[in-house]
Amino acid sequence: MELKNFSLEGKIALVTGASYGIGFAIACGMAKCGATICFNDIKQELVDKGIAAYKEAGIEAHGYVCDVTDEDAVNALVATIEKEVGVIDILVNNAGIIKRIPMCEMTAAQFRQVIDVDLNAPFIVSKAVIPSMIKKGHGKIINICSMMSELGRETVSAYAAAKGGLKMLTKNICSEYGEYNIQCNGIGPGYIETPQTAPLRERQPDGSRHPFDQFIVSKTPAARWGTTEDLVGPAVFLASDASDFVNGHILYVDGGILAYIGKQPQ
Ligand SMILES: NC(=O)C1=CN([C@@H]2O[C@H](COP(=O)(O)OP(=O)(O)OC[C@H]3O[C@@H](n4cnc5c(N)ncnc54)[C@H](O)[C@@H]3O)[C@@H](O)[C@H]2O)C=CC1
Ligand SMILES: O=C(O)C(=O)C[C@H](O)C(=O)CO
Repeated sequence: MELKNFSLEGKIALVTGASYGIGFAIACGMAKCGATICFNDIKQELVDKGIAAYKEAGIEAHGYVCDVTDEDAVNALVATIEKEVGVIDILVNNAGIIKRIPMCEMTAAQFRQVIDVDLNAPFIVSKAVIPSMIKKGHGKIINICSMMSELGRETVSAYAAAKGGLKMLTKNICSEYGEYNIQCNGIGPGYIETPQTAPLRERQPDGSRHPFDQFIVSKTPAARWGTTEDLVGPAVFLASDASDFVNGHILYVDGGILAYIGKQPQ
């Protein structure tokens, strides 16, 4: 028996919203395993910063400005990548936003904006890459889900609705396109240190830790926040031939939060 390989040599990956944060770390990990990296972000300034950061890491990434909620722009992006770089083998739907607003104070427009970036966009980008994956005979789609694909909490109704929906979109892409050798899986990161979660870790005026920061550490059996590096191995696995029979699965990389009932009061 031959061990299926974790190498991404010869593969072309598109990671959305990957100038920094989780997307950047995943893209760097994939590049180290041999993949050619394409990424997009919403502004030229971010793309330029991203290209410089990849360069510093020794990676020649192809960066593009594209808003993932704009279907015409996404279709043009995928056509450009196919022409300039080649057919995309691996798509990581990473771009995302959060709005922390109590539900009854949130406007419908704010709710829609979150759904648009976190749920509609993965549909739009996946739809744009799947036809060429079918022609090529294989493809990997990784959707960056969340703890909020399973759990709710105060103030994140739109985000939880979107990430719960993304979990089901993942299972549905697997159901519709598995027969074409396309695997669509999700990664559900726990609480990870990135700009998105920075407000939850801000020091208090007296220098003490943010109560949410302490709450997360107490809820996580690993007793720490995750780092973007924690997500790299799982992403490489789901992008590689080693996961060819893994489909429609959400891999939670959460230090054990979902397994844990929480510390009993002392
Ligand atoms: N940080 C965390 O604890 C967790 C994050 N996630 C998810 O992981 C993904 C990445 O998160 P982070 O790196 O923490 O976020 P971040 O806020 O640090 O980075 C998000 C990236 O997406 C880009 N982006 C936002 N809207 C876009 C649009 N319309 N078009 C193109 N690019 C756009 C941003 O410019 C940025 O580069 C998101 O989907 C997030 O919901 C999931 C679970 C935990
Ligand atoms: O609860 C919040 O506030 C968050 O920022 C949620 C995290 O980004 C997340 O997705 C945890 O999985």
